Amino acid sequence: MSSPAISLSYARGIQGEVTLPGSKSIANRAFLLAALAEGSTRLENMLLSDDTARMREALTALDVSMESGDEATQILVHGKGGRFSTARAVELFLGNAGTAMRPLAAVLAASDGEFILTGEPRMYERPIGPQIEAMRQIGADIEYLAESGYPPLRIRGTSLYGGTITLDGSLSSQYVSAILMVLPLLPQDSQLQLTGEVVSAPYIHLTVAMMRSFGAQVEVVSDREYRVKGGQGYKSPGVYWIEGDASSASYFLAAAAIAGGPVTVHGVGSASLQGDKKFADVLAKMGARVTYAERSITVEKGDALRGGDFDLNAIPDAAMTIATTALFAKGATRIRNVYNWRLKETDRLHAMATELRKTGAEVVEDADAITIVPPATIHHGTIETYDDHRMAMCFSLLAFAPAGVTILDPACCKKTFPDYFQTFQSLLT
Ligand SMILES: O=C(O)C1=C[C@@H](OP(=O)(O)O)[C@@H](O)[C@H](O)C1
Ligand SMILES: C=C(OP(=O)(O)O)C(=O)O
Repeated sequence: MSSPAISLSYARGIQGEVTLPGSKSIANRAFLLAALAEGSTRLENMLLSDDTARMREALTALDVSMESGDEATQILVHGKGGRFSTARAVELFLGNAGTAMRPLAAVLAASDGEFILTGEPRMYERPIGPQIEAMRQIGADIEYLAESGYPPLRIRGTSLYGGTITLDGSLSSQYVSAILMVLPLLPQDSQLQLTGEVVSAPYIHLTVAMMRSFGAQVEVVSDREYRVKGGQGYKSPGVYWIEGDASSASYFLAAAAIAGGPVTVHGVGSASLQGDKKFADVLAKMGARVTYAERSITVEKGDALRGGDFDLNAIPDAAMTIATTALFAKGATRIRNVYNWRLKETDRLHAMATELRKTGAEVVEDADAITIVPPATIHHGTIETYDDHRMAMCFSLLAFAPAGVTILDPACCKKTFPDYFQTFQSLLT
């Protein structure tokens, strides 16, 4: 069922400070690595959202014990000290969380038991074939329960042998991250070789950094070759702090660039592991004034915003925010090399083009790119969100257009940021 629409009327400015909710990407990796580790880990600044709830429920069903601390965002995870093991078949519903489906498919293939991985209908349209093909090279027993190459999956856990794995990294970096995370659990050494143009590369670097924080060594031979020793397992770091979500930061930073600011986001900065911190560099190229500190970023309006031609393959999530920011810039903006937008919560290239046109913008949708020519005056639009949190959050920037905006089903942002609209509206002036 969809939530009531929200209408944002014209706001002249935005100003203030935002403490960001935890990063979805880091939170779900931290949950999984803590669950596999030897010892207990206190996760701090945990994101409480749909995607992390799906991972937490799955781990609980796998007999991982967890307790919330004094604050709901503190969770103590008692690690299993190795692979999961269940006597009965376990069915796990993973919603539309790519960061749960892909890593769990990898780790469960090396666990002991039988597992059925299900999700929302859209999850069954998001490919996982390249990951499964790669895992079959080392002995994984994984069956597609509906269409070949897509979830739902039946996994019969077994001892994977390690060795050389070849993986096509051109559709999703999540396949690479998922396979990397299972390798320290295998008895033998492994070598992962990537083929195709590797997309969303910073998420792979994030995975490697987090594996190291949980005590596993990974040798990065090149951007296409990784070596991992077998039999290492993971060790708890004791406490692990989850950075603020850099993709969630993008909406506030773009708003400041459009409407004045200054806005400071706390929880992400120059020291962050997340690639999406570089979103602010794109805003700077468009004319905004950006200041980085180690754990915060401040943006304010600089020169009038101007469009540009950007390859945003490395930051596909924050890239969506550039598409709506482009409506406020002078000249055209082209966002390139984002083919895999089509494989996410919705076909984002098509959804974005369709909804941007409602504002009067001239939009060209290519196979892997979008070009946006802003209208002289941005029209009011009633924006469909396609059950895609980022569609809802991106289009909130139209609060700075004189006619405002109406956003349908805004609650879909609970996938990663349940109180986004309250936070956003509290900063408007
Ligand atoms: O590994 C991750 O945490 C993610 C990787 C990216 O996906 P792709 O690698 O499929 O682009 C990103 O879009 C997603 O939101 C989170
Ligand atoms: C692509 C996204 O999600 P997922 O982790 O499900 O791939 C996203 O959050 O923009």
